[in-house]
Amino acid sequence: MSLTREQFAQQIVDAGRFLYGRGWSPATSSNYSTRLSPSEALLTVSGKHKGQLGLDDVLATDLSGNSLEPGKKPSAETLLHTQLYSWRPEIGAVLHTHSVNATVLSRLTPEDFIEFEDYELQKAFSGVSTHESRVRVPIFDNDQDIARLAAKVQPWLDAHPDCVGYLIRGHGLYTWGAQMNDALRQIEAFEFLFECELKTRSVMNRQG
Ligand SMILES: CSCCC(=O)C(=O)COP(=O)(O)O
Ligand SMILES: [Zn+2]
Repeated sequence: MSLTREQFAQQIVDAGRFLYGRGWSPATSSNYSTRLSPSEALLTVSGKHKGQLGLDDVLATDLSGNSLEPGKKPSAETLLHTQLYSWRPEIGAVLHTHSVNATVLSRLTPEDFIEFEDYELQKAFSGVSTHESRVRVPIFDNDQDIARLAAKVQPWLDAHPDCVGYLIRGHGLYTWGAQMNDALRQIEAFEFLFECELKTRSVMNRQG
């Protein structure tokens, strides 16, 4: 049974409180969405403090990123959400966060990806059933032109149907799930793994 619009909005409000509380969505950064129907998404309004969202701080868009609610300003990154709903019909929620670790790790990595291997927590990602796997997370250079950025993300998604998330360098993380709880679980897994990677690199650098 599908949720009502108000219940979806409440999921977004609750996600904001949780992610702000963990320090992963400081100030007005980040944006969140849920799928409302096969052809519509419910997204955060642009510029809102994500720890203080109200039920009215969301708006419906079509999957081309067009607002269906004149008078409300859609997130600047709407297209990065709607492209994911268009890419995979089973995606029901998308979360974008701005944690310190995602920002630092993406800036420290000269390659255009990071890879997790041999971590038990990889199994928190949808479709991953063993630590004996490699989870590759692409890093796209930041771009204020979101349509141009989305056009760079799309070929990666098309070539990697098992992708569980991506980083934008110096900016943040995008991940998703069948439902809001799945997307939240993936955010937690990513944040754990980002911290492990940074700590490992720090120790290895000190060892020379
Ligand atoms: C202050 S963060 C800059 C914009 C951004 O990256 C973000 O995630 C929030 O943008 P929105 O338009 O969704 O508020
Ligand atoms: Zn952002």
